[in-house]
Amino acid sequence: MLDAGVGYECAWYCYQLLFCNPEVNIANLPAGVEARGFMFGPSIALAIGAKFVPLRKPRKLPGEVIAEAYDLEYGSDCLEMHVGAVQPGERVIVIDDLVATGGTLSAAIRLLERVGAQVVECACVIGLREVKT
Ligand SMILES: O=P(O)(O)OC[C@H]1O[C@H](OP(=O)(O)OP(=O)(O)O)[C@H](O)[C@@H]1O
Ligand SMILES: Nc1ncnc2[nH]cnc12
Repeated sequence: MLDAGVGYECAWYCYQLLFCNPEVNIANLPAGVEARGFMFGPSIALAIGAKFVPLRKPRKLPGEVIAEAYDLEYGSDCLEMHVGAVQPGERVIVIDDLVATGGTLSAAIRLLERVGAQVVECACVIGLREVKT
């Protein structure tokens, strides 16, 4: 998705789609999945006056991290989050561009719940119904 670039109208549509999700209103912390979750998450953070938590691919974050491995359609990967990025009880919305098997989102949820966060919603622009899980 978005590999060929994205126009203003498309970007605005995606933002509305994510931001008009009523669950955004009960979340106080957006967490975005690298890489394309970073295109949407920071806008939502700005809009609700929150910090943005990046969930990154391995060996990208400079500080101490916790990690969760997961399987995809075409291999396996791992997400990392800085220790202390999220406090217990914070209400998190996880943001990514696309859900296929759901492996990435599941790993993101596990990571956040390990530090006591409450994941209240996941928001993605595209769901691939044809992908077998
Ligand atoms: O539902 P799933 O089967 O887990 O797949 C969805 C994930 O796959 C894509 O990222 P990808 O892992 O290809 O990494 P990229 O950000 O480097 O493109 C996409 O941006 C999601 O994060
Ligand atoms: N089937 C798929 N098509 C495009 N992007 C993807 N990311 C993960 N699975 C994908």
